[in-house]
Amino acid sequence: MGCITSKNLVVEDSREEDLRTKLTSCSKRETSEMNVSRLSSSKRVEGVRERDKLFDGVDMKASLLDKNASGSVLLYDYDGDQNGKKKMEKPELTILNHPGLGRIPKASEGEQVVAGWPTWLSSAAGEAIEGLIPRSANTFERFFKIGQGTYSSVYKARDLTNQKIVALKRVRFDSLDPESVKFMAREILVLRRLDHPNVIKLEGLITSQTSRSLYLVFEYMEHDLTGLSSDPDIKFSEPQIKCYMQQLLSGLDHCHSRGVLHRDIKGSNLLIDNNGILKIADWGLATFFDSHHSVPMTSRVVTLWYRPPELLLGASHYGVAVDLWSTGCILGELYSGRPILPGKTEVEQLHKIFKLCGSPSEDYWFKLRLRHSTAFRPPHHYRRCIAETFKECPSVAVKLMETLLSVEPVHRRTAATALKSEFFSSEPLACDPSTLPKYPPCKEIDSKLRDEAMKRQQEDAGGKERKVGSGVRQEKEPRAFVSSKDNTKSHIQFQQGQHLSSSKSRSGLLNPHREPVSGFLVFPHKQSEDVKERDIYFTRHSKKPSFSGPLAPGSDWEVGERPPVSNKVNLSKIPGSAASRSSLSRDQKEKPVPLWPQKPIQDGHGSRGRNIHSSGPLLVSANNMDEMLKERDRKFQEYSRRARIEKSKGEKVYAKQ
Ligand SMILES: Nc1ncnc2c1ncn2[C@@H]1O[C@H](COP(=O)(O)OP(=O)(O)OP(=O)(O)O)[C@@H](O)[C@H]1O
Repeated sequence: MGCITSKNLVVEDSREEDLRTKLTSCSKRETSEMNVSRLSSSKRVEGVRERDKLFDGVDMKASLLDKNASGSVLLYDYDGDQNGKKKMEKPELTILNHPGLGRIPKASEGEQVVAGWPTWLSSAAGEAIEGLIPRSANTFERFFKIGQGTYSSVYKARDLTNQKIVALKRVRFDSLDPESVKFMAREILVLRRLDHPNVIKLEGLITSQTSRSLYLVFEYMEHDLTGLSSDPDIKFSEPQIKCYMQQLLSGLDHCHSRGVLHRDIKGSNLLIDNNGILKIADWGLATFFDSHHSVPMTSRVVTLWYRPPELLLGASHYGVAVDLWSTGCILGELYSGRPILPGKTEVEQLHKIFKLCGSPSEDYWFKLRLRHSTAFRPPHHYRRCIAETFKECPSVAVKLMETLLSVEPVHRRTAATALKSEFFSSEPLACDPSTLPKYPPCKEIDSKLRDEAMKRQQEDAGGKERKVGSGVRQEKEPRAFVSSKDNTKSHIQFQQGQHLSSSKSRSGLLNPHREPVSGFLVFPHKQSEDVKERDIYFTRHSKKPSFSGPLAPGSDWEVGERPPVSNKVNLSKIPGSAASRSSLSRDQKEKPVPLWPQKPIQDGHGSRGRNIHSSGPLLVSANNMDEMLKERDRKFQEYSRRARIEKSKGEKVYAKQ
């Protein structure tokens, strides 16, 4: 973080050593104006000790050191009022590494257990729950499943204390493995750090001393951007696109200014409520970052279609630019009605990027300094063709796209500069969210359930339908496309949404995964559930790694495309677009580029079949998260080495594309 330059400061780290180094490097004049303390009265004694250690040798008038709920150390201005401190409204942010997400002192651990937290949580990730009281499951009435993520199941529910409709996210982790618990708890820490109208709000946590599961309570959001934009009946207006983009960038600006990278910006993580308010959700891959990029991070993040080139090339020092790239992809998607860079493998993804954004300069490869990155250089030069590809879009939108989709990360600038761009200041202006149309439910899961309903209808029609002939059958056949929700799965959606009218049939259909959950009203207690969930978790994760995107050539990920949206940009111009392939069968679809080794590799976590190039953190046991991520990067380098061996073979295929 460098030296403290202002008394208005939040130091995003609780590690004493770092703090001491930073703080003692400040001039006495600066630090003497600071007041340092800890808020929590229960830890006052410890706070004094910590303060003394931190400010040893620094001449301070009075000090107030506050450690907030998420483990940050906050420095307050002393204004001599009766409380002796005043939190700065907009503290100047200086970011250090993230607090260790580790153990808290034994005494506090005990306090947390008394407060109702299970020991596996307070001992592995006490900082994440500091200052909170767990909610009891029986104060919620759980309805049905509304979302399914890689690491979670999400349910609609009612908070019986205030009758508010909420979303309960049951996070999947292994409560017996502290690393797994820490990994899960990072989402809680991040969410507690953020407070913005365009960031989903964590309203509470549900668990109990005896429980092995954890639910995150969120405000309920009716839609997601993928669901809306993939609905052929919905066409976004220019002011509407601006409105969503403005909200997305405002939310991002907030999280970046608080030292957080989201690292999985995509349409299905942008939730929208019935008032048109967009909120960035799914902070499971988010991390605290160092503004000087000095702390290495994993490059195995961001869903493939939204992943910037530097991450595809294995960069481990990166910053806000990764989220801005994904935002550029979203902007293109809002205009074109489909993902603009739908690669099936990392190699193909890079290729699509270079075809649209141009080959990087010599300087780029030099600056990247990644030993194996040259293996990914396109064999011939590509001209940048964003303007040409999106020529039907307003020029101000293209201009912003050009910035956000810069191959050079630094040229993407920041969310704050994007918000000041001509895109937002030129007519037509962004509309007010409240003026946006109210949509029927059209989340990804709604489309899945519509499919199931249709399938059942077809099955019921059975022989009769078959007799009618292929023409009728084809009309009913759903059109396949891949949702950007989760590139690891393909799913099918009707081209024409068929909304279920009867609430009875709807709830039945909307809850095909209804599982009993201990403690919740309506559902009886079932002891074996956690065990079952753990088994599912282990079965899943021992056979197949968790993905944040599809990576492995030769993996079992299948790709389809969204149906073409005729009233939007000329999609045939978009590199890699498959406007004409919206209803292709599996066999007709492009095969992944076989640049990578095809054989399964034993990677120390058991055989994972062909899915060796996993993306996103694995929930495996390791000494700590960093080690785990480093190990993954090491493996990636090993794969790169193998890739080079196969290079001659791969280059031929690459050149053919
Ligand atoms: N607050 C909410 N209100 C309504 N629906 C929600 C809410 N939060 C999540 N969902 C739904 O649940 C789905 C899964 O949630 P989320 O993306 O947070 O889980 P995840 O396991 O982290 O997913 P991923 O596989 O993308 O990492 C979302 O795509 C969304 O449709």
